Amino acid sequence: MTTALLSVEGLTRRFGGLTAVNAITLDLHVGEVHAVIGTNGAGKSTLINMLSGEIEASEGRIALDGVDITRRAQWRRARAGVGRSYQRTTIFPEFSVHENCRLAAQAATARPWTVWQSSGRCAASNAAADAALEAAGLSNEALRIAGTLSHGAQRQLEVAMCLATKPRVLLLDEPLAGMGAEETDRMLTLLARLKATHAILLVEHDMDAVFRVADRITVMVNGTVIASGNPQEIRENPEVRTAYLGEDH
Ligand SMILES: Nc1ncnc2c1ncn2[C@@H]1O[C@H](COP(=O)(O)OP(=O)(O)OP(=O)(O)O)[C@@H](O)[C@H]1O
Repeated sequence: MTTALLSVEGLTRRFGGLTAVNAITLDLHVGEVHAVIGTNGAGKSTLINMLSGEIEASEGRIALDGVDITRRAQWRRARAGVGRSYQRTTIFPEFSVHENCRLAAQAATARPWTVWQSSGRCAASNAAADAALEAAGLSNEALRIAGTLSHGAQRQLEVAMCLATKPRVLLLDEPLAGMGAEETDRMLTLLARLKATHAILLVEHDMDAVFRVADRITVMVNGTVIASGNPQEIRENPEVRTAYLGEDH
């Protein structure tokens, strides 16, 4: 087993009297898709928001490459290699596919814009956008206006925008939401390819897809992890079957 790239220990988040995430411990490794599943309100988005730095943890520790990043601001984590996508599409629909990626790349650099240089000529951001589109399989759509892409391709573009920031960790919040079978297949192929060079956390409701693509699955119920293991172990876990998969075993 490789050393974990992102390591989470006892991570907890309280909202007033509600413990949305309760002492979660998990590791993300390059080469693995680690899916987090759970019913609505289980705490999956809160977990991702703490990892990306959008909200603060109440307790616990997050380490990237062994370095404690628990109290680091979101932009500093992003620069250190923690990238994320959102449940809702966050693209600029009136800009081209390439422009969306270039803007994402620029936002992640130390000096996104300089007053004397057109941002469009920022060579590094253009190169990052090209590479991200290539990795996400969208090179042929580079000049298309983003809002005219199919829903599935827009979700692919979001992953590309995330890749343009050159992350090592990908935190993906329901990237398959609203997708048809063909679009889902395409996204799963993409994730399977990206995991060779990234550590991926996948929050997803589509169970068929999760069991197809995940190397490890963590199951949350009411903020707490009730099981973690490979897909086979999770499928056979009686507590998971009762609490989550809806079977009375
Ligand atoms: N900002 C907030 N203030 C108060 N409570 C919150 C806040 N954000 C989330 N919660 C609560 O924390 C719990 C976990 O919510 P969260 O959105 O993380 O669940 P989830 O597993 O992502 O759900 P879903 O699958 O529906 O997206 C829920 O009870 C939710 O109402």
